[in-house]
Amino acid sequence: MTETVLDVKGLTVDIATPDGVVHAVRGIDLQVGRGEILGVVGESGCGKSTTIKGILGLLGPNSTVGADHIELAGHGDLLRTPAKKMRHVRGRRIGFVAQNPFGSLNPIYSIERQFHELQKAHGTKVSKKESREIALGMLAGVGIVNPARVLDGYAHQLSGGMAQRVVIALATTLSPQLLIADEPTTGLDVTVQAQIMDLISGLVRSEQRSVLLVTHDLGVIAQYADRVVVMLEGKVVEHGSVTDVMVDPQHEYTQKLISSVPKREELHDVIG
Ligand SMILES: Nc1ncnc2c1ncn2[C@@H]1O[C@H](COP(=O)(O)OP(=O)(O)OP(=O)(O)O)[C@@H](O)[C@H]1O
Repeated sequence: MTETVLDVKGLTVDIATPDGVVHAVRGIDLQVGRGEILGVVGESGCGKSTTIKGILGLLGPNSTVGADHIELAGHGDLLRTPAKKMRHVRGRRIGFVAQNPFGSLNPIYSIERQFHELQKAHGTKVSKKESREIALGMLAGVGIVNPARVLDGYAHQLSGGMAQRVVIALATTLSPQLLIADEPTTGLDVTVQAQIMDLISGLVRSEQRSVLLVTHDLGVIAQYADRVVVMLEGKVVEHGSVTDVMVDPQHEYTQKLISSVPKREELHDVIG
């Protein structure tokens, strides 16, 4: 791997519930290198979302996050970063793309205002005019053909795919070195899914950004990720290059995951 952008060592998350403590994440390690996509795969409930929320400092007060470190290159240990500073890390250093784009967009602000508010929140001194110019460029960059019209509109006027493009544009406006994407294509049409993943991988290849991609879809991992981490019950059970893990899975759970893909031969087609 090239230079490490994110190095997570020994991450644990305990969640207090009325029925006792849930050990949602049980000591996981992962690294994301510059210019690569690290896929995190596993079945529902294995702790994927909790892992990334723990990294991003987005868990509620009933959760306890522990780790040896969550080191972000050029910044330091996220675990030891105060909550107020974490707000600046999110957006400026790490862009976050969630599963439901409409949950990320503000329904009552125009799209243009959301770009402007983002700049303001991070203390970037840009006029409304400059912010609009930047936003137009960002929207054009994510393949929106009529950016001015989208900027003047509201989230509810967008299709799911368009909304996710806008979220990706917002998430990358401040040039974060790392993008964390949690099931970014779930709920979108299959053709739109491919367009969104092409867009994300294009950002990685053309701009040397890094992506931590959470998905339950092995097909997406096979096609887009460079390396993969397989999670089961809050732990990493296997990790390696996508080719190695897909072609010669070592852990019984990974073998089961691969054999449950309906069109398994296509996995091998995409990884070559
Ligand atoms: N707020 C919470 N209260 C109680 N338990 C929780 C909470 N959040 C997560 N959990 C539990 O932690 C474990 C991991 O959940 P998590 O959502 O991280 O899994 P996931 O792999 O992202 O699943 P999915 O693919 O369905 O989103 C599960 O057992 C879940 O029930």
